[in-house]
Amino acid sequence: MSITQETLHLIVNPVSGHGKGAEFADQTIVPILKHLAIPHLIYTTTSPGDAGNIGNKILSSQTEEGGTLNVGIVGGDGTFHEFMEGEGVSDGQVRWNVILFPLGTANALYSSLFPPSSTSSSLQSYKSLIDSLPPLPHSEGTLYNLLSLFSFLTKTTPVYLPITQTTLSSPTGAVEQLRSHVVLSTALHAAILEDSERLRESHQGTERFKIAAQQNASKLFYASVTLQSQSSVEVEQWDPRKGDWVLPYSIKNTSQQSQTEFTIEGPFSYFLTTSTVDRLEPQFVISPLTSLNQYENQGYLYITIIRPLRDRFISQAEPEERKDKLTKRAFEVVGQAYSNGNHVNLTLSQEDELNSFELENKGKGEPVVEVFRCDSFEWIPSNDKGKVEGLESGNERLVCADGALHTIPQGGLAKVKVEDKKHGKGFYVFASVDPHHRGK
Ligand SMILES: Nc1ncnc2c1ncn2[C@@H]1O[C@H](COP(=O)(O)OP(=O)(O)OP(=O)(O)O)[C@@H](O)[C@H]1O
Repeated sequence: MSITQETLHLIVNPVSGHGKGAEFADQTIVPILKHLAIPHLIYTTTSPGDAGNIGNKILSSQTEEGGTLNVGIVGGDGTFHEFMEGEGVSDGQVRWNVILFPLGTANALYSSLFPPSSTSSSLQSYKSLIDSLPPLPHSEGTLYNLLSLFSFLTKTTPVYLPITQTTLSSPTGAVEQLRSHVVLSTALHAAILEDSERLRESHQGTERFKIAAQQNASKLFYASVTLQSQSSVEVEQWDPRKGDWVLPYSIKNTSQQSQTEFTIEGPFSYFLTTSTVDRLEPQFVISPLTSLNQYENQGYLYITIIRPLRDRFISQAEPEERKDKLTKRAFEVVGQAYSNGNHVNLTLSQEDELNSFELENKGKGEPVVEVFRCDSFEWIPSNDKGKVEGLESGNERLVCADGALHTIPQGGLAKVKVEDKKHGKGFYVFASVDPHHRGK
């Protein structure tokens, strides 16, 4: 078959998720493409990293220099990540129009673009298209997996996917460049990932994540963070009481701030940033304000922070009680991400005669979770760790980029930014008409 601009290149990972990618491509996707006479080619990944090689191959097959390539990813977030890491795939020469098929495990990007709660209404809007297709296994699960394809078939404008770029530096210069399309984290999130890998052999299933969370929830991570704005976007903080983005208001322990640079002193418990997703799993909405419809600018980094010493439940506790109290609080707060991201609405109690320090929902106090957006920041691990009696410190040099762990060199830092948007080039994904845009 000759390759044209219309050819849909399907990259199929046969082992992701429950290993059903190849079957799904054969039995569900291909019959639809054939029925609609859409030219397509199928590439099956044969090893870790192969999606990137396939991306290169597709790139070198393009007929028009600097054109648009249509690619379908049948797999999970890891498959997309490896595709994106292919030599040349990310360097902005072409525009990739991406159709996602969520055949992975977490499917963070897909479930952010198509929140499971809106499946029925999305399917309703594609009813006439679905009725025109060959007989499919019309279960809601199958149809849910086809929503990005339906978006492509109905010629919906795909949304730009801002990629996060991270540079790890030592005191003498840059040592490692990372690209992530889902998440970049440090502190608790990275520590859980590291420990859960260690526990993989001894503990099956999701049990190891729970154990790793228990092991790290009471740790403090010492660093300072400088939030910056390098392009036209401003550094802003979400105020759940106003339901709006405002100038940063909860950073108090720092000296002079300019409008374009704000320094946040740790210690931190939780620190996670994303430019694309509102959730890491279908129900774990950790960054509910993430919005993808940035028509004007290149996108934001949305940053979710917990600094436990802002919370008097922790800071005023007796040293011997602090560990248990911080663990309890961390689970209480982060657990609210499962309630449609309600953790960002929790506020610290202001006056508390009983000293119970219960959290309130959109109360008068400051939010316990600080949410910022900007276009770049630096995470600078502190060498001179302050000590808080009763609380251990974790490895503040550990960084997680889309699930892979990296270490900032001693004395170094991580510089994180949204990749520059090259006009009309880069990654565009077929999403629902209005993907998560709650945060305006
Ligand atoms: N033929 C293959 N054999 C073994 N591993 C493969 C093969 N093809 C791809 N892989 C590896 O499979 C891994 C898992 O894929 P992926 O991350 O898409 O699925 P997942 O982990 O189930 O889902 P998610 O990332 O959404 O949680 C990839 O990171 C890739 O390295």
